Amino acid sequence: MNEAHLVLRDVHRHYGEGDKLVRVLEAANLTVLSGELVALVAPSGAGKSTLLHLSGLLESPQSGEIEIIGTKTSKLGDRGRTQLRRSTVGYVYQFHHLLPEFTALENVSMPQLIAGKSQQEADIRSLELLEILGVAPRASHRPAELSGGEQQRIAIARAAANRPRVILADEPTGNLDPETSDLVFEALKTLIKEEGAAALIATHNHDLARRADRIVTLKGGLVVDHDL
Ligand SMILES: Nc1ncnc2c1ncn2[C@@H]1O[C@H](COP(=O)(O)OP(=O)(O)OP(=O)(O)O)[C@@H](O)[C@H]1O
Repeated sequence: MNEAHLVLRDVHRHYGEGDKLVRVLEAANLTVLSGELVALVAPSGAGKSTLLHLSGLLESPQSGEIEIIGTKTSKLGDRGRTQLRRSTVGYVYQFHHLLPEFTALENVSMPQLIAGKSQQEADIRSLELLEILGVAPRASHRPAELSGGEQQRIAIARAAANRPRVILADEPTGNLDPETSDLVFEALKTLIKEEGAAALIATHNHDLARRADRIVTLKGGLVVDHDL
């Protein structure tokens, strides 16, 4: 049975107060299972980034519980949250943020070396990921020598390097043309299935969202299932 890797329970998040109060999430509930890819599609300003930041423990809710691989995070202090985030969450952004002076392989190995792996172990894992994502022939290229779709697949490999159980992506194909977006999304999907991570992907691209296992949206501060 697939386990719930990411669970949000009655999560409430607002910003500001008084006449500047912005209610973003009110009793938001969401469960993402191991090996499941959930697309989050909602209008600009609806709270997609907020939901991702909360899920990635970069922000805290005012109330409610966020559980990552069974660990309740509401009682954790800053250190506990940081530790849990580093060991369980991988983040993919719209811009790849790869280090320009390092090769694709080195970019993917770097977070593993920081986590204490040997160079050899890290490089084996990096090559495995580049293979899954279809960019192994680009291992020794620097980011400037890669296409946009290749750069983004390397960024996905880097996010997955330390085997996170939860992968969060904010518009990961936002900068790519439709054909390349398809390629990158499919590569991400293959990775999620192979590694059994749980993925929550915010996207404006309806065609891509339809390829996810499930689509959710934000309405009145709630997470609701969505058919496109
Ligand atoms: N730090 C903050 N302080 C005050 N308001 C905030 C803050 N962060 C977000 N907001 C507000 O919360 C709402 C949700 O923002 P969020 O960035 O989550 O939306 P989004 O759906 O990701 O939008 P987009 O698609 O445009 O990126 C917006 O109205 C935004 O102005």
